[in-house]
Amino acid sequence: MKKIAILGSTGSIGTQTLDVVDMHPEHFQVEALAAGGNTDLLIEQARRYQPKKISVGSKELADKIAPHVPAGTKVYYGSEGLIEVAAGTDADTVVTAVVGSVGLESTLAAIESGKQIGLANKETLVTAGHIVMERAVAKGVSILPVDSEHSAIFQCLNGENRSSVAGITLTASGGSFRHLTREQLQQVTVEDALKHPNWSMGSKITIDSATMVNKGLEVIEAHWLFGLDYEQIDVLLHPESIIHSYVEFEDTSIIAQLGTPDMRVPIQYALTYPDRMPSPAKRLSLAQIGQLHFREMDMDRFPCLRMAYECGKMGGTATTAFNAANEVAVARFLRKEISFLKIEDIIASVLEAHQNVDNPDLEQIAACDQDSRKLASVL
Ligand SMILES: NC(=O)C1=CN([C@@H]2O[C@H](COP(=O)(O)OP(=O)(O)OC[C@H]3O[C@@H](n4cnc5c(N)ncnc54)[C@H](OP(=O)(O)O)[C@@H]3O)[C@@H](O)[C@H]2O)C=CC1
Ligand SMILES: CC(=O)[C@@H](O)[C@H](O)COP(=O)(O)O
Ligand SMILES: [Mn+2]
Repeated sequence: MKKIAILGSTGSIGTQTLDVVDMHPEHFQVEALAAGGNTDLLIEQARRYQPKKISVGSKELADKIAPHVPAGTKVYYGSEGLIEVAAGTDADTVVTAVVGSVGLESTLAAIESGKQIGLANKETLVTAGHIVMERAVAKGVSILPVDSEHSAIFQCLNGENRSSVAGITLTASGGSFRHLTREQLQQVTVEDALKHPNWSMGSKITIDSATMVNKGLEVIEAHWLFGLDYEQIDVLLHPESIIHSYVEFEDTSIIAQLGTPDMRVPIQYALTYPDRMPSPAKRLSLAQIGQLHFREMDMDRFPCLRMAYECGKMGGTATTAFNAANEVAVARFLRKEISFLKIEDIIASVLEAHQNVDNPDLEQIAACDQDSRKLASVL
C-alpha cells in the first residue's frame, strides 16, 4: 500500500491522480490533499478518501469547509497548509500538481521530510532547479516525472547507461494555434486558446502550450531532471502527440515512448515505478492511426521557445524571471486584459530588464520572482 499526498487535488492532474487511485484502491491510500478555491470538490474528495489532512487557499475557506469534512480530517490553509499537506503526514509520495512557482516551498518541504516526489509542477524546477535537485540528492529522494514528455524520457532511459545518451527530443503538439500564422495570432481569443488539440488540461498550461512556453519550461525541466546540456535537448513538432518523446544514443539508436494522450499513464507510472499496472487509457493502434507527422521547430514562429533556451543557457535567475513573467502574462490574458501576442512581449521586456544573479539562493530567487511579477503586471 503506497501512501500519497496530492498538492492541487482539484485540478486536472490532481483529479486524474485520484482516478489512478480509484483504479487500484488496494495499492494506494490518500493521506493528504491540498487545493486552492474549489471547496465543493475538495469536500467531496475528503469525504471519499478520508485523508488525515487537507488544505485550502485561505482561512475563510478553511472555516467554511471545516464543518463538512470527516471528523478525522484536519483542515489547514494558505502556504503553511500546503507545507503541512506536503510534509506533515506519513505519505511516501507527494504528487506536486499545483500550478505555478507557488509549488516551490511545499515541494522543498516534502523533499526535506524525505518524501518521494511525483513532479507535475514543472515551474518549480524552472524557478529553482539547482536547489531542488541538490536537496533531493542530499536527502536521497527520487523525483519521478509526471509530465508526459519527461515520463517518456525516463522510461526510455530505464536500464540504459546515461553516458551513452547523445541527446533527447521532446515532442510538441504545437498547441491550439499551430495552423495559424503570426499575423493571424493578432485576432485570437481566450476561448480559442483554451482548445488544446490533444490534451485536456488546466487553463494555464493550455495557454503555455499555444505560446510554446510549455515546451520551453519542459526543456529547462529536462535539463534539471536528466542532467543534460541544453545542446542535447531538442524539440520536434508532432501534431498527434503519440510519440511522447525519445532518446538518441551514441550508437544512433533511438528509443521512443508512445501511447494515446492520457495523463493517467505517466501519473500512474510515477506512482508505481519501477512496476507497471493496468491502466484505463485507450490502447494505441498504429494501424488505425496510419500516419504520424513531424516538423522542425520554427523559432521565429514560436519566439518564447527561443527565449526559454536562452534563459536556460544563461542560468542563474534568468529562468525564474522567464517563468514569473509568463505566469503574470498568462493570468492577464486569461482575464482578457491583454492580447495573446502581448504574452511574449511581456516576457521579452521582463527579460530585457532582468539583472542576472548567478547561482542564486532561495532569497534571491524570491526577490527576482517578485520583481519580475511586478514589472509584468504593469507592462
Ligand atoms: N494538466 C496536465 O495534463 C499537465 C499539467 N502539468 C503541470 O501540472 C501542474 C498542474 O497543472 P493542471 O493540473 O493542469 O492545473 P489546474 O489549473 O487544473 O490545477 C491546479 C491545481 O492547483 C491548485 N492550486 C492553485 N493555486 C494554489 C495555491 N496557491 N494553493 C493550493 N492549491 C493551489 C488548484 O486548486 P483550485 O482549483 O481548488 O483553486 C488546482 O487543484 C502545472 O504545473 C502544469 O504545468 C504537466 C503536465 C501535464
Ligand atoms: C500532457 C503534457 O505533458 C503537456 O505538458 C503537454 O505536453 C502539452 O502539450 P504540448 O505542449 O506539446 O502542446
Ligand atoms: Mn508535457
